[in-house]
Amino acid sequence: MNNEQISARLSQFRPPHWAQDPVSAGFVRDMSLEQDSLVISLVLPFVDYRLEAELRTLDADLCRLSGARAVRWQLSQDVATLAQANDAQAVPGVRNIIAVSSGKGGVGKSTTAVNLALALSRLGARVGILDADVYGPSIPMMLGVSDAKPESDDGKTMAPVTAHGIKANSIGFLVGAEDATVWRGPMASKALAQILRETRWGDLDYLVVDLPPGTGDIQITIAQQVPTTGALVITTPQNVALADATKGISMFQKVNIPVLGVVENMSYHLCSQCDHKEFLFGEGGGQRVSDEHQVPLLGQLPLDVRICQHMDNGTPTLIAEPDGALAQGYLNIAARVAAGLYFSGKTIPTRLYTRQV
Ligand SMILES: Nc1ncnc2c1ncn2[C@@H]1O[C@H](COP(=O)(O)OP(=O)(O)OP(=O)(O)O)[C@@H](O)[C@H]1O
Repeated sequence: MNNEQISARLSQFRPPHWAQDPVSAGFVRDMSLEQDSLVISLVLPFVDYRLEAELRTLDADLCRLSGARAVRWQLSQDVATLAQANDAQAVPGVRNIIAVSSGKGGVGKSTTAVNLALALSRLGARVGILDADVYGPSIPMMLGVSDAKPESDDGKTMAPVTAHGIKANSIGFLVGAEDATVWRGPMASKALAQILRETRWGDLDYLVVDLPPGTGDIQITIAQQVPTTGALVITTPQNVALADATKGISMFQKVNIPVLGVVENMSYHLCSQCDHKEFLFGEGGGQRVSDEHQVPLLGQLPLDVRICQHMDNGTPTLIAEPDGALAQGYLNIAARVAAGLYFSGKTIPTRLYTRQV
């Protein structure tokens, strides 16, 4: 078997959301011939979607080059810890923190944050979500655990609530959704920092933080108090929302938090009768904002009444229709976020960074 030829063929493989091929990125751990199979093991430092199906497109070439009759792909992942963007103290056990923001309320930020967290979990990551939206903590309701309470057995730390396989904590669990909305400024951000640090998250690959909507002081304070790795901006295609999304991108850039990209929510409506795509709020806005600020457009999600119903029922789309087209949209975004975080970041030693004290 000629390893060089196989490596050369493998290094021509690069999914569009990867910045490097698997050989030069160092993902290939082993290649060997076992009986008449070529066994290739890859260890990925982020989670991905449909990777095996994409790799299978190489099988015929690899068989020809190696003389094997089949290729056996052994794929595993060990999510890398990436340097955070600020000097906030690390959260024990937590490798990476993704802040989800929107310049404007009601654009579907929490819906996207919850489905993104569930998509990352479905792709094999250990995931948590922190509801930092003090103005309207909706995550307990969206995860179907409104009545849950994080337990504390030592009076100092609390166990997060587990729902649909992810760990969650929210100001809404602790004070009730109505009471949280009267919190303002320093009081809210102080309480959040406390919740972040007093929750026993355990080992997490990704913690998704759902920020309050807007681009004011409270968002900046929270983003800086949290050891954020990167941020996402959720927008709708309306001009007002896009103008606010621009403000959101600038806000993160000012405090040196990398913007992983923009997600356009409620981009279009797909007619359930005839499959006609209707751009209710205009077309191409998210792309324009991305181009202007040179950040990726990570995906476009349709306006679909099922998304709303799933959230209201406490069984988000990723759970209610795990294999449907809507879930695939979120899974694609999750893969882009995970790869984007990795390729734009700097890997640091996990054991040192996340050690539990
Ligand atoms: N793509 C979508 N299709 C249909 N309904 C949606 C979609 N995205 C969100 N929604 C619905 O829109 C409403 C607002 O969504 P959500 O609470 O996620 O917005 P938000 O931006 O987090 O709002 P807030 O300003 O409260 O933080 C919810 O009822 C949600 O179910």
